[in-house]
Amino acid sequence: MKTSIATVSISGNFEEKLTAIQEAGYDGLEIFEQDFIAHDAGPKEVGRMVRDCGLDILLFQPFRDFEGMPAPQRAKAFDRAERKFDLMQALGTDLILICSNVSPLALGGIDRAADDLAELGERAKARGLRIGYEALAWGRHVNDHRDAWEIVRRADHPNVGLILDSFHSLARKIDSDTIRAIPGDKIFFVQLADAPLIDMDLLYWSRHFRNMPGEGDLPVTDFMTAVMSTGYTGPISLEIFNDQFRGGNTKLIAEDGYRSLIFLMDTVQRQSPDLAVDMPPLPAPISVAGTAFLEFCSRGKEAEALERLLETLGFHRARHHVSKQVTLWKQGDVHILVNRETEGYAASAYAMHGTTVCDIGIAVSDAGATIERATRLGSTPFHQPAGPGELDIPAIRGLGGSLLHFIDDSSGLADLWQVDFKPVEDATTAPDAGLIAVDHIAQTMSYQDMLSWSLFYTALFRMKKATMLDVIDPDGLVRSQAIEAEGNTLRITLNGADTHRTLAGEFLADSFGASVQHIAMSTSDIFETAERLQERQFQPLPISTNYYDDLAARFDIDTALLDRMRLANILYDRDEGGEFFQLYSPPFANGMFFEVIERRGAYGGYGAPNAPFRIAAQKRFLRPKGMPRR
Ligand SMILES: O=C(O)c1ccc(O)c(O)c1
Ligand SMILES: [Mg+2]
Repeated sequence: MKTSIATVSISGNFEEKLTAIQEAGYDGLEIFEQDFIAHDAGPKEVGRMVRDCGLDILLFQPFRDFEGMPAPQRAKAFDRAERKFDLMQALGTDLILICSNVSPLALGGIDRAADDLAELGERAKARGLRIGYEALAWGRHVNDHRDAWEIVRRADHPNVGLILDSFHSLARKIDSDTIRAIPGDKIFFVQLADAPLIDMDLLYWSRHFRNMPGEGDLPVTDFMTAVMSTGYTGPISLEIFNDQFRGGNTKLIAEDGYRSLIFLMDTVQRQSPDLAVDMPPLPAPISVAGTAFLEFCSRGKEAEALERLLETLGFHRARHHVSKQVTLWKQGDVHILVNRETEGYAASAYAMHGTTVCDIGIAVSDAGATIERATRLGSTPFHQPAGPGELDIPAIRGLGGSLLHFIDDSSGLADLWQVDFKPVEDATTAPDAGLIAVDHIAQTMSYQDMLSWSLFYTALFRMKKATMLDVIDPDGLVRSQAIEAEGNTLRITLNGADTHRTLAGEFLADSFGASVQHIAMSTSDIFETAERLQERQFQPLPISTNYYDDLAARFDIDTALLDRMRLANILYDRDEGGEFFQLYSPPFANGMFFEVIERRGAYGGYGAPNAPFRIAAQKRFLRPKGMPRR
């Protein structure tokens, strides 16, 4: 199975695109004509450049407004096609995409179109070339792959085939099962794109909002499964018109695309084992057992302040690393490491971001399989030499340079705290505050990077996206996307910031792109926990009285309960499943914070309706009255 991407899908000049496509691992590419025209080397040289990168030009596109033209435009269209055939031969590619005619001059008529394609097919054949016909969703007379197929069928020429594009078919909600009746060898090429469900003009939607399979809401897996059922063995190619990608990081977008293709074909194969997908199998999506640890890199006064905050939150200093300046703080199932090393990965993360979460340990069913799946999906394994007798825990670099370690039971890695850590003499013994486990981890990123991260998690793990929510910061919008593992063993909220002025954006700027901004931990009784926190001089984030007055109006809440919430600065939410209580620590370091939550019943959210009030409170805390806003 050949993987491919259209040059239009990524940003940069031709060389930059080519390098990114090569490095991401694709087999070939589609040359989008504009990219070629804008480039300053001739077709022979471009062909050589591509082949020198070990890539094939699998398609040249698009050729517009060809079929069904009246005279004299018809003859002109054939002349134009011959010029493009010259170009293709110089480039060294044999397939051109002809998209359905959008011209007001187009006459329509299935047989007329079929005759035109047959005649062009004959001319292509004379040069050893092939033509593929694609129905644009907004084509004047042909805008459905079923009609395009009927035209190709009637053209009945070996050098004329069909090109399918998931966007055009799925945007029009055409049942993918209609593809199953097409012979696989008459499908010359398959283009793939997903898109978020937005109700808008098809052309505008297609040209600006396409994204990688798995990043949007269209049933691309069903589409691809139907394609594979025909016996299709040609390339699968991404054709993504997206404003954000056009201006995004070329390398990252190319990598996302590759990941999306492998993930898609793996899903197709898993759902339909009988289909012949020509791709070495990869380990199944990984089951997550939970968050094994969160590691902060820190130093000096900041490290002391962090540890003091952990103490007030009810953590106790439990163990020290056998050879490194790393302390384990523990409460319930929550393991937090404070790393003060001056060399190695944590030290460089500290140099880059200041006090930050530099490493996340994820408990998985099989750590080795996790690394293998991640690698196949395009991630890079990370390795830092372990000390003598220490465990060598498998890790990869997550996005943004952060680390993910994978811990499993089978390989003895679960003994980490026993093998790599020893008990401390100054262990604190005060009672804890009732925190049980990590409920969720909130990662902040630039809005542009959100799709990359959600694809990363959903491709590697058995994790699913929840609906995207808008969080209103007084100084801008932050978009929030939760990614949840089966059984909620791991929940990650991705928060995408557009401007530096939001709390999330400020954190990104101040920490130079750190990712984890807050950690939410669960308790089974938040009021009891709040009392214990108070005994430990924990300072909850103060919430405005107005908030509680509004709560009383919005929900039917017992006055005594409301008073307890007000006193303890606890926020409240409710959904069909149950109730939700939350309180926050004040911000520390570059704007990180902790959250304590109690879920009652099957509440499934994260308290998003409270976010504007929580953010306003955090901003008040960071900038007391009279201090200028940045
Ligand atoms: O938007 C377009 O014009 C366009 C061109 C070529 C394609 O393959 C396509 O899917 C869309
Ligand atoms: Mg297309």
